[in-house]
Amino acid sequence: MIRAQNIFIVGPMGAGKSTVGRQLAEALSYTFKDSDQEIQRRTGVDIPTIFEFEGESGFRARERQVIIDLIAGERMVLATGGGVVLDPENRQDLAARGVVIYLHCSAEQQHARTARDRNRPLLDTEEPLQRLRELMEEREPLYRQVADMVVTTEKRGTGSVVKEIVRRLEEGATGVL
Ligand SMILES: Nc1ncnc2c1ncn2[C@@H]1O[C@H](COP(=O)(O)OP(=O)(O)O)[C@@H](O)[C@H]1O
Ligand SMILES: O=C(O)C1=C[C@@H](OP(=O)(O)O)[C@@H](O)[C@H](O)C1
Ligand SMILES: [Mg+2]
Repeated sequence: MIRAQNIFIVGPMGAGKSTVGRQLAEALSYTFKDSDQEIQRRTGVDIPTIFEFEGESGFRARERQVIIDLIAGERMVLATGGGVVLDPENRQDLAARGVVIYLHCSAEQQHARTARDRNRPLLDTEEPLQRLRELMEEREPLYRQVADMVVTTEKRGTGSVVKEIVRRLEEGATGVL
């Protein structure tokens, strides 16, 4: 029996949270939400513009509010942004309201997948790969702290990642399916 649960996807930029999250929702017939999409919908501007006018702290405040509003849902796959775990209240809420899946991959793989995209202001630097490594060092323990399941997306397609997640949910390790 499928319980009324939520699935929250965390992990670094380029791990594939938004892409895998959408496909996973489709596979489970769950609603799909993406916190960055929701922030952009609410403000009517893109993420770089929010960072430009309100700084990272302004963005984090908006992200926090979106998490508060969205976690009340049911049967939802929520793809979060890579920095969601920085806020202890976000970590607490995600852990309490659903199954948290950490999509993991190397900084090199994150870099390869984000290099052509100008939509991530934290990577708008001379040394994006170095920045990704630093962010991973800071955040990896936080991803692991909240995760019920860790899945690698290193050198594999999204279809294979989604299949593994569905199989592991069905195996009952998390109690979702
Ligand atoms: N497993 C994968 N294999 C190849 N490309 C991927 C994979 N997962 C995501 N991508 C691509 O990498 C980019 C970043 O993916 P995205 O889902 O936006 O990551 P995130 O939301 O974690 O930052 C997108 O262009 C996406 O199509
Ligand atoms: O790692 C981060 O702090 C961020 C990740 C981005 O989302 P993705 O992880 O989906 O790229 C987006 O929320 C914002 O640019 C900040
Ligand atoms: Mg995303």
